[in-house]
Amino acid sequence: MDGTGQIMDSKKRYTAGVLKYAQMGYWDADYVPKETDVLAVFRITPQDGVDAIEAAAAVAGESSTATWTVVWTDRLTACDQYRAKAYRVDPVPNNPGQYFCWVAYDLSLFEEGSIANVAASIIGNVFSFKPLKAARLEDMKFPVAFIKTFPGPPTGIIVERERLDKFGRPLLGATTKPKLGLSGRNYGRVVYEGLKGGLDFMKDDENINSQPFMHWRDRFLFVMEAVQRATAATGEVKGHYLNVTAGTMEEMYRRAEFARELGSVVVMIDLVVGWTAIQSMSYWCRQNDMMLHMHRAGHGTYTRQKNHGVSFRVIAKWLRMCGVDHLHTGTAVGKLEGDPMTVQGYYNICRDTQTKMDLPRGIFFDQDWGSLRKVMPVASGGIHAGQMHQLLDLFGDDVVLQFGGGTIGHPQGIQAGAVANRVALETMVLARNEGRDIKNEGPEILREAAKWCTPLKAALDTWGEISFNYASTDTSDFTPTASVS
Ligand SMILES: O=C(COP(=O)(O)O)[C@H](O)[C@H](O)COP(=O)(O)O
Ligand SMILES: [Mg+2]
Repeated sequence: MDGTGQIMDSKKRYTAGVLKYAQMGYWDADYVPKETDVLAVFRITPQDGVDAIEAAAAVAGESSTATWTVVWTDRLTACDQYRAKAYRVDPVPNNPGQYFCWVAYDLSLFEEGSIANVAASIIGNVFSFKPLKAARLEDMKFPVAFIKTFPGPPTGIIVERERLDKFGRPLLGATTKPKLGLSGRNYGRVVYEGLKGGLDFMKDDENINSQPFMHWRDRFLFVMEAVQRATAATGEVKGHYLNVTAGTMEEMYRRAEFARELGSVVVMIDLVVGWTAIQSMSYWCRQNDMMLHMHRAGHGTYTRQKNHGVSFRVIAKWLRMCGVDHLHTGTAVGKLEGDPMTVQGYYNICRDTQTKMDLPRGIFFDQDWGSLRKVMPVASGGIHAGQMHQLLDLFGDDVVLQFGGGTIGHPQGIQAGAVANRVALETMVLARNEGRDIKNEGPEILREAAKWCTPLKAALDTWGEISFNYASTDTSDFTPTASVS
C-alpha cells in the first residue's frame, strides 16, 4: 500500500477481504471516456464522513460489476474492461454535501435494444446503498452505436403531421373529465363536443381502464363513434387517445387490436406499465401504423425531488429510445411541477436531432440521436386559453397543448371551451408570424380577439387571472451569468 491506502502491489488486489471501491478500480481520475461508452451523471449525498470519491466509486461499482468484497471470480472475466469507472466528482454549486459524479460504462455491459437492462444496471441497486444518504440519476449519454439498437418512435412528428394533415401550429387536445365515472354514452358526448369545437385530439385519462361504470369496449365504441362524427362534421382529421393500459400484456394487445379495428389512429399507455411493456406496445404500433401516446403517470414519485430519484430528462431519453410518439413533458405554467428551463430541456430531448450540452436547462451531455424519429411533447395539466402566448413562446409549434378542465369546464359548454382554445391558438400563431412580441403583448392580443369571439371572452373572464405560482422543486443548479462585455 502507498500512503493513501491504495494497494500498489497488483498481486494483492485479489486477496480475499474487503477493499474500498476506489481501490478495486472503480475510480480512475485519468479515465478518458470512449466514444462507445455509456455515460451517467449522478447527484450523490454521501453519509457524513464518507469520502465523495469513494462514494462515487461505490456507485460505479454497484451499477456495474462490484460487490462489497473482493471476489476471485473477477479474474475469470475481462474485469478491467467491465468495471465502470467513476472519473470525475464535482461539488454541486450552492448545495453543500452534494456532489455530481460522472461514471463511464463499457458498451458491452448492456444488452442491445433493452431499456429494462439499462435500468436494472444504472438504477438497480445504488439508490438503496447505505453509504449514501441520497442519490439521483441526473442525465445519461448513449453512444450512437447503442441508440441504433432501438427502433425509436413508430410514427414521429413529421409522419404524424402528414397523417393528420395539420401543419404550422401546435396541436390541440383535451383530457376527458371527470376522470372517472361517466357512462360510455356520456363519455362519447364529451369527446364529440371537444372535437367538433375545434380540438385535434381528445384523450382518456391515466386512470381510465375498464371500471364497473364503463367497460373498455363501451368506451372504445362510443369514443370512435364520436371521432367519426366529428371528423365528418368538421372535415378535419380527428383522434382520441384510447388508453389500452391493462393488467396483462395480452389484454393490452386485445384492446389495441380493437382500437385499430374501429379505425383509431392512436393508442395510449401509462408509464406505470413498465419498460418492457412500453417497448412491446411500441413494436405493436410500428407494425400497425398507429401512434403511441405516453402518459407519464407515476413519474413524480421519483423524478420530482432534486436530491433522490431519476430526473425526468433521463426518463424522456429512455422513452424516445423505447419508441413513443407523444410524451407528457410538462407545461411550466400549469398546475404541475415544472421549472420553465428544466421543462424546455425535456422538450429538446424529444425533438432534437442532436442535443447539445445545456446546463441551465439541466442537460449535461451532447447526445446524437442517430436519426431516431422525434417525439411530440405534450403540455398538459392545469392550462387554459389565457396562457396561450406563454405556451407558444416556451414550446413553439411541435407540441400538443392539452386543456382538460380548460375545455370541459367552460361556462358555455364543451364546444365553446374548444372554440376558445382554437381561436386563442390561431390568433397567437398569426400574431407571432406577423412578428409581434407575443410574450409581452399576449394578454392584449387575446383580449382583442375576444371582442369577436364570445367563447374566448368567457374563457378569459373565467380563467384569465388563474396562475399557479409555486416554487419549483426541480431547477438547474447552473444559472447563466451575465457576460462581461
Ligand atoms: O389529466 C391531466 C390534466 O388535466 P387538466 O388539463 O384538467 O389539468 C393529466 O393527467 C396531466 O396532464 C398529467 O400531467 P403531466 O402531463 O405533467 O404528466
Ligand atoms: Mg390526468
